[in-house]
Amino acid sequence: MASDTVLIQARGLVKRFGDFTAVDGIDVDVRAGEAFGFLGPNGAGKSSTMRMIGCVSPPTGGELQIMGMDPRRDGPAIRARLGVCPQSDNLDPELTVQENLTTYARYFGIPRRVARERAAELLNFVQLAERAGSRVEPLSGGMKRRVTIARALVNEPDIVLLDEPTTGLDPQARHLVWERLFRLKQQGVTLVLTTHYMDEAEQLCDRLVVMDGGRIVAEGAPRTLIERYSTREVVELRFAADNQEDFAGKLVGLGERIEVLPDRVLLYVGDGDAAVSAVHARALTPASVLVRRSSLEDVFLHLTGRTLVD
Ligand SMILES: Nc1ncnc2c1ncn2[C@@H]1O[C@H](COP(=O)(O)OP(=O)(O)OP(=O)(O)O)[C@@H](O)[C@H]1O
Repeated sequence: MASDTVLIQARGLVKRFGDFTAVDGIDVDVRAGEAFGFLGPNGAGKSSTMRMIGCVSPPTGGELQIMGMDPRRDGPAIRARLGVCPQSDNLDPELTVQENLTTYARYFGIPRRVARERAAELLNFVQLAERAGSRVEPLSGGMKRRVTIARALVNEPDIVLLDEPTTGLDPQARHLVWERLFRLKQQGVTLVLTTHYMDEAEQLCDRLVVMDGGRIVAEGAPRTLIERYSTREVVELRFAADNQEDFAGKLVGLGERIEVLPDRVLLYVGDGDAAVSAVHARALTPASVLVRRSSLEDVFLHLTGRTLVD
């Protein structure tokens, strides 16, 4: 359960690389016990933000406080209380699964016996107990990701940072990782994650920010954002033609908003079935019709004019 205690506070946070501004003055509050998401397309500045929070990349400007400490001054003390799951797995391929955890535990000064016990518990938690003695190298991508998550928990962190925890995994592996993250959240661990999977963000995150071009373009609970920036339902229409734009013109007046994508037209409405009847009443014959609930993808499209999935 989220409390009012703010664990991460950023004000006007900036990250520049030379002349290029990757993070352009963002304000963020992450509260204890919540799952907080940074959402956005590639290059939005999510990883750069995470790396500043993880105290591996110093802010260029603005204020950042983590558990009341300043990353510029208190990096080691902050890192001791963080668990980090970076975008690409950086496990030691030469070591076994268990050794990856126990070796990592040594950086935190955790006694050997405690480290072994904890490694066993955590491998159980990520459902890899039977692979404890295997070398990391032959494991599947999903298994490696779960080992990385287990390793991030070895120091019993107050905050776990996960940069794209499910990117590159097949749907089943993704589901397994996501399900474990739900468990962690239920245990009261504060999760901060980046993703461009809108469905996952919608289910897991208590609150999130949508980033684009280094800025925050919206902030709130997933449902609130959807209610604020979209309609209840969306009708997706595909027309058998190269140019969907021609058809979009014929839909004017049928919805609150129309978005034209290269391969389909989205009609934003309160009642999808009624809108489909109205489309047919105009003697339009789309090749396919899909009625669905609005999602964060629609919020993103509305705010940025672009889809999130490349
Ligand atoms: N070390 C660096 N030097 C120069 N430019 C960088 C560096 N790191 C990131 N950038 C640039 O900053 C921008 C934001 O990158 P960042 O990795 O934070 O985005 P992101 O939202 O995490 O996207 P992705 O999902 O691709 O990681 C990008 O244009 C990237 O090329």
